[in-house]
Amino acid sequence: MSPSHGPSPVPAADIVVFGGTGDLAVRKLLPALYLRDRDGQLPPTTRIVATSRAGLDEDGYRDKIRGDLPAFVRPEELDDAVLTRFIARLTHVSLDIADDDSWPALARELPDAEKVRVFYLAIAPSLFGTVSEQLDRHGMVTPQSRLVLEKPLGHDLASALAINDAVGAVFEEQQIFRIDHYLGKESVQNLLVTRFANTFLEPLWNATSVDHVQITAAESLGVGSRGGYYDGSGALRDMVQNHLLQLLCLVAMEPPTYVGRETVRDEKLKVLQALKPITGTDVDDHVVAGQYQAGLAQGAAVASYREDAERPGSVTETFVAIKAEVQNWRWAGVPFYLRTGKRMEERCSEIVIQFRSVPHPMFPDAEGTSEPNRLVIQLQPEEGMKLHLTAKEPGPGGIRLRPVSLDLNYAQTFQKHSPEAYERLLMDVVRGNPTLFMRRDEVEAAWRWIEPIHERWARPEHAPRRYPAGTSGPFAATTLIERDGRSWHE
Ligand SMILES: NC(=O)C1=CN([C@@H]2O[C@H](COP(=O)(O)OP(=O)(O)OC[C@H]3O[C@@H](n4cnc5c(N)ncnc54)[C@H](OP(=O)(O)O)[C@@H]3O)[C@@H](O)[C@H]2O)C=CC1
Ligand SMILES: O=C1O[C@H](COP(=O)(O)O)[C@@H](O)[C@H](O)[C@H]1O
Repeated sequence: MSPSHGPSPVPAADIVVFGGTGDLAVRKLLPALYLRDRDGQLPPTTRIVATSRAGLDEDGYRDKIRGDLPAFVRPEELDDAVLTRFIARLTHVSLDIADDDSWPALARELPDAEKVRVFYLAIAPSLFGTVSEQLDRHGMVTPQSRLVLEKPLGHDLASALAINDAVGAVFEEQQIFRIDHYLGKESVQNLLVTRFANTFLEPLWNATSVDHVQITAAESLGVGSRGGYYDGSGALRDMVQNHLLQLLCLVAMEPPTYVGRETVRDEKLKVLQALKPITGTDVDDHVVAGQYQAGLAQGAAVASYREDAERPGSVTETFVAIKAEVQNWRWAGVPFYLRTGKRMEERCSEIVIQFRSVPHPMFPDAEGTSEPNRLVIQLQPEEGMKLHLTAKEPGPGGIRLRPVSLDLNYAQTFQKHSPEAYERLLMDVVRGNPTLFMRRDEVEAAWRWIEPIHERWARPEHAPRRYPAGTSGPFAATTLIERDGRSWHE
């Protein structure tokens, strides 16, 4: 496929949301679709068919969403006329995925076989295979159909393979869209633009100039009401296997011939395949697991993970720090430090490219020191980019070296809010553009790398290290990086 020029228009579609009454649909998917409608991106004949076992009729579901949706968009984004137009697109089919008899009602809602069909599975991954089979059995899969799979895609390599086989038996790979919502974040896409639409970074983007890379996704919240899911998952599966490894891939990948649907995914796969396996006792040296204890978060007392999740003896990790290595020419010897955790002192997601120190002190008589340059790509809570430099403090006396930064704040520079990740990703699904979605081989490669860490942690003596809520994680994570003579960017 050759490079295209500008995004293609969004065609009319029937968007079927399995799990249409669930948290994800109500909090993220429907608000994202509403916002796209508000911007005029949904053609008049686009319809949204929600399914769940709740015995709701069309009016009941419309009333529910009319009541729920305003809480999940900004007040200034609410427009009564648009909301009325959007609500009129909705319908609900009561459907028990396991019950063969309830499927014909869904088929009746999809009379136009030529229209784009999106089947969005906002349900547990254990149901993905059954849904695909039933859609096939009831004749709903057309060449214009796309299947969207939410994470987690399984809980290990074997279950991911089984899911991929089951959905792959019905849908072509190009029809399957595996969501990683981090890829829909504006600042993540801007990472690609910064790397590949500018010339100044590429000559420096390698082991000759880069000392190390840090990727952090810290959350101030705990597990909330998701303890049931989270306790079987943990931070390694929930955040590292997908979001953090995807960010690592975007930082480390080679420039593709152009940024296109398969070219980027081909390059990301090569990075995943070049990750040095962390196995056996190396896991103890390269990976730190933590679990939050009761503590103070933003000044308020908060419970421990075990209390939040109602799992008194749980050894599930809510924090992970990893020292990873990409074994290729570009990155040989450059550590990639990854870190994610819940109930950390603040919400902050960022990528830090730490460049090497100057090779020789050029200002022996100066006050202050020359700090190594650092590029910080901020994903959350603010989106932006900072380039840290050393500058001369103005003054007639001797030379004073001072750290300064060149700041780009997206909201201020572009005078507008970035769209939510799901807005972008949902429109890409309808357009049929898979560039920002994970391909089967990527997901499987990521599980292959993660699995030996879980194997090591399966030993009875393994337990995550405790850290008080509202802190930066267990002390061992600090040691992990400090023993290399480096420190976490705070
Ligand atoms: N919530 C989030 O922020 C995120 C969620 N995800 C993933 O998305 C998926 C959904 O999550 P979430 O919305 O939080 O889950 P919820 O439990 O809130 O919702 C699940 C939905 O699935 C429906 N459902 C469950 N079982 C069946 C069935 N047998 N037949 C038909 N419908 C069924 C439920 O309706 P009913 O019970 O009435 O049938 C409900 O609408 C999960 O895999 C989750 O891991 C991924 C990223 C973020
Ligand atoms: O996928 C997930 O991501 C969220 C964090 O997303 P963010 O966009 O707020 O950074 C995390 O809370 C959740 O546990 C995980 O499943």
